[in-house]
Amino acid sequence: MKKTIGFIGSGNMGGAIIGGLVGSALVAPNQVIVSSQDNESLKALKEQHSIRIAADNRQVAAESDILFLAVKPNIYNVVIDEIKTAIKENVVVVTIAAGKSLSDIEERFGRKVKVVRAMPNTPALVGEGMTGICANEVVNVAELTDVKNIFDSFGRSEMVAEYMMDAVTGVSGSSPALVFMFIESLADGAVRGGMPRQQAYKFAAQAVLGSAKMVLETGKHPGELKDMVCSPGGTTIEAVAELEKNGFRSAVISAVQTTIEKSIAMSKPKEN
Ligand SMILES: NC(=O)C1=CN([C@@H]2O[C@H](COP(=O)(O)OP(=O)(O)OC[C@H]3O[C@@H](n4cnc5c(N)ncnc54)[C@H](O)[C@@H]3O)[C@@H](O)[C@H]2O)C=CC1
Ligand SMILES: O=C(O)[C@@H]1CCC=N1
Repeated sequence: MKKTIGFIGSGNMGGAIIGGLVGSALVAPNQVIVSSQDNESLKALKEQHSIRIAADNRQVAAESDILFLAVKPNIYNVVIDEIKTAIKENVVVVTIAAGKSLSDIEERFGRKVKVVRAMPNTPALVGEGMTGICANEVVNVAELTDVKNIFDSFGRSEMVAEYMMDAVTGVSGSSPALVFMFIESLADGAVRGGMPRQQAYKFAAQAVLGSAKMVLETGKHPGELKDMVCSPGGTTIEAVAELEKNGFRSAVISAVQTTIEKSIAMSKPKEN
């Protein structure tokens, strides 16, 4: 891809996308330009990936063909106000913020800019991201393909209708935090059984990785895969019964529901 890819914001998600993108070799490091308020993270990204650091947000806006807004949702209005007179005529703006709609972004720019709304996740950093994507009607197929290729370069992505973006936030944007809690809990269980902690994280994480791959690669229902582990009268069914007693699935469904509700609440107009 010949385009310049800009990032405003170099935190957890901006940094993960930059790391994944440069690691994929879809673009050369000098095609990536970044600005942020955090000089330490900028310095670290430059050292690690040889990307370019801009003097300010307006320089990134002026040079980018595809411009990622990777700041917190409550900073969006300030940043858009700052850059709206600096962007290229045909720039594709990519918003990754929870609860920011395509129309929120268009309205703040004050004109029908090309906007792609995406909800990625931090596993982008290790090439295993999952991203839901939608776009407004002025983004053409070639532009959308370029943006999708960026997200595909560090994992998988799927086009979704915009109304599904809150559910995407729950099931993949936020869910790595829940999975990390699950891995931590599995490891705590193993530590309780006498295993050294670092070794326990390795066993727990590999079990989760392998289980996820089985879902993706066998196409089997997760319940069927669960049944394959549960020997009659064996160890696993004891753990299944314990989790059911403690409302495990209900707790997870409610947790995802709360992220969806929060994402919807964040979409309500607020001034800042
Ligand atoms: N962290 C995650 O797992 C995910 C985050 N997101 C979205 O990504 C966006 C960023 O989130 P995080 O990376 O987690 O936040 P973060 O707090 O780690 O990073 C925010 C970045 O914005 C920079 N910044 C703050 N004010 C600025 C300004 N005025 N101009 C330029 N840069 C400025 C900060 O220096 C920092 O580099 C949010 O909108 C969030 O909803 C989406 C999916 C997953
Ligand atoms: O917690 C958040 O608001 C962001 C969006 C999805 C993951 N992190």
